[in-house]
Amino acid sequence: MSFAQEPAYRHGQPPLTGVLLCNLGTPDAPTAPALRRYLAQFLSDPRVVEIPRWLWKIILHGIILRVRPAKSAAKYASIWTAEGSPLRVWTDKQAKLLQGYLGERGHRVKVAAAMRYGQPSVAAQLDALKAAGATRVLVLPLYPQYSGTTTASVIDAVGDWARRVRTLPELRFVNHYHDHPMYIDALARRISQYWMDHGRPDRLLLSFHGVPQRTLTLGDPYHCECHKTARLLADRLGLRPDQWVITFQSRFGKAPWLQPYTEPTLIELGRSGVERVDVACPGFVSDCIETLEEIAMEGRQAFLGAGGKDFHYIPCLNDQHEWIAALSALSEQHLAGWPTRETPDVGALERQRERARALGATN
Ligand SMILES: C=CC1=C(C)c2cc3[nH]c(cc4nc(cc5[nH]c(cc1n2)c(C)c5CCC(=O)O)C(CCC(=O)O)=C4C)c(C)c3C=C
Ligand SMILES: [Fe+2]
Ligand SMILES: [Fe+2]
Repeated sequence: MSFAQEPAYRHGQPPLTGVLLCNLGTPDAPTAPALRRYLAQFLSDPRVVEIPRWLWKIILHGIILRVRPAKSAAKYASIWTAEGSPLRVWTDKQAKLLQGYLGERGHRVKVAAAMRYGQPSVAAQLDALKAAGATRVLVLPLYPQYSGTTTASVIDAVGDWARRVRTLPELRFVNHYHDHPMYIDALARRISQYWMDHGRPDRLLLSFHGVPQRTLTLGDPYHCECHKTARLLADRLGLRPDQWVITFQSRFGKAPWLQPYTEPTLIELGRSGVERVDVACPGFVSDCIETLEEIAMEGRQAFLGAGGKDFHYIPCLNDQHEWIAALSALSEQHLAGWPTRETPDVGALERQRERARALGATN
């Protein structure tokens, strides 16, 4: 080993800590071949589709990967930007901002953005953090609500990488932050700000990504965490129960998913004479195909087509200051105990000494 790879605190600095922000992933281009590659990786993950492998291989390769890529590519084309897929653009921006926020607070960290499926992969970004000298890594999935289908799958990807690495960094994982006060505050501010500019709706619909109903009975906490986020957010906004509703979107396949479903609810609201609906998606921290196409385009059509008069989609947290501050605070809480600052908190040591004395310690 060269001396250059030794911990930097030999030279008076604490070790470099990596922070890996990880989101779901996205295709490299809005084309059928790129979608086929992305969906093949995504939908082959046994965390995502939990049916016998032999049967799923037949369905996936025999039907889904023949039909879905072209259809999904057309949807992606409708939201693609000059800089690329919105999910990737926002995630990269969040990583850059978080680097600045943590740096400002005196932390010696390197923040990287990874995609669970597609590029840049979790393995490539962990290799890059290690090559940069990180001896500790905090893995922060960009899913506030824990689900085996998403959060646990990120942890699997880190485990797959770890299996082929000799000298591992120390690893920590953030499981969830669905009720973190700064996350809830950031959401509340996003929505109340929107209402200051555009007026208020008759109903606020909070749409979360769905998962199969079966995962709930198998013990996945996702459904409960979505409900807790929604309840805390509605409380924070001062809404009465009849002013908001929670729904689940993006059903995939024929099995029942978490209910109520988003689109049928929008249709029901339109038919029942509700004039204005605003939709926010608190489980998505970055705008992506699920929010920009499925909600802001398809959801709008469904509501207006059913007789609704006014539909507003409230954007995700994206690069909002309060959200990046929440990510920074959350990282700091999980980095606690790992020296990541140049200056130790001498005041805290003194306070501990006083406490020890008060408890009867003799020195
Ligand atoms: C926010 C949390 C998410 C959960 C939980 C989740 C579960 C889940 N998703 C699928 C199938 C698909 N999801 C797709 C896109 C997609 N999903 C999430 C997040 C969660 N998924 C995001 C952020 C995105 C957007 C990606 C982007 O590029 O913008 C897609 C691909 C799009 C399409 O072809 O419709 C599929 C397919 C399952 C099966 C599942 C749980 C079992
Ligand atoms: Fe999904
Ligand atoms: Fe979808």
